[in-house]
Amino acid sequence: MAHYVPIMLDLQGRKCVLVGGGFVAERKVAILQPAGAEILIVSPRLTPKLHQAWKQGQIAWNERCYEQGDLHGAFMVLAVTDQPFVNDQIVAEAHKLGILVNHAGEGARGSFITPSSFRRGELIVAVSTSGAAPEAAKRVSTEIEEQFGDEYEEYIRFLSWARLVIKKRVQDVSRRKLLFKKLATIDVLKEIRTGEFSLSSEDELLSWINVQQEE
Ligand SMILES: C[C@@]1(CC(=O)O)C2=NC(=C\c3[nH]c(c(CCC(=O)O)c3CC(=O)O)Cc3[nH]c(c(CC(=O)O)c3CCC(=O)O)/C=C3\N/C(=C\2)[C@@H](CCC(=O)O)[C@]3(C)CC(=O)O)/[C@H]1CCC(=O)O
Ligand SMILES: NC(=O)c1ccc[n+]([C@@H]2O[C@H](COP(=O)([O-])OP(=O)(O)OC[C@H]3O[C@@H](n4cnc5c(N)ncnc54)[C@H](O)[C@@H]3O)[C@@H](O)[C@H]2O)c1
Repeated sequence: MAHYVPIMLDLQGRKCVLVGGGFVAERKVAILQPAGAEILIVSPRLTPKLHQAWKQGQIAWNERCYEQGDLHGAFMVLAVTDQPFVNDQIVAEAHKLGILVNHAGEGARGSFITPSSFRRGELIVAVSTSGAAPEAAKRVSTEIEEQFGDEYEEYIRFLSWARLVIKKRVQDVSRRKLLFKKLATIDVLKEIRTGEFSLSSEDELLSWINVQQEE
């Protein structure tokens, strides 16, 4: 089994070609579309949802079977037909062109696999079993998801803003590090959950920083 390395991809404006327009393609499009990817599907058929997305101009569609040359200009390719031999051909072409490729029928043949994931704003949790047991990846991800409520979206937004304020106002690097550490330990989650979170202005945050500095 491959020793997979997790990375986070920015697909904004990047061309992603899916060969095959079935249910697996539909699931992958649901992940790629919100990321701003430029999506092209090559497939003689589309699911009703994908067909609607095409009609609304959200994705491009070549209504035919895969042909050599379809992958030119792609940043990423997903071989998601139900024909193993065709998926193998797509992977071979992508490898030749040096393009990232996912093989839906046999993950190990491609250069990447897709984890099960969920989001809370900027927080992304991704779970993979390295292809060993996709359904287990989904189950573990669901179990983790139950522990991370919507308050995490606001919590991460708060941390991001507080870091910016600290960077702007505190020039001493070791002092900054200490404040970042302290920031990570204050339990605002409980207050966010109960709607009592009030540290919302820069001034309020700065006075909190000052209190920390006095210690
Ligand atoms: C996590 C998730 C993400 C996603 O796809 O977006 C994902 N599979 C999901 C679900 C799922 N997959 C399958 C079923 C049963 C459906 C059924 O009954 O047929 C269900 C359940 C369902 O659909 O609900 C069957 C299946 N999957 C693969 C094979 C081939 C093989 O085993 O080699 C077969 C047998 C096909 C067959 O033999 O026909 C292969 C892959 N599936 C992967 C990812 C990659 C490894 C991930 C990892 O282990 O880390 C990898 C290697 C390639 C890839 O796709 O990248 C997504 C959960 C989404 C979520 O979280 O909601
Ligand atoms: N990765 C996963 O999570 C996962 C889950 C289930 C199944 N699978 C695998 O993925 C494959 C696809 O699953 P699905 O449920 O989307 O199947 P599906 O039957 O819903 O869709 C297959 C699509 O491929 C298209 N197609 C067939 N031949 C083609 C060709 N030569 N060129 C272009 N398009 C072509 C069909 O028109 C159809 O749109 C399965 O055969 C299975 O091996 C993977």
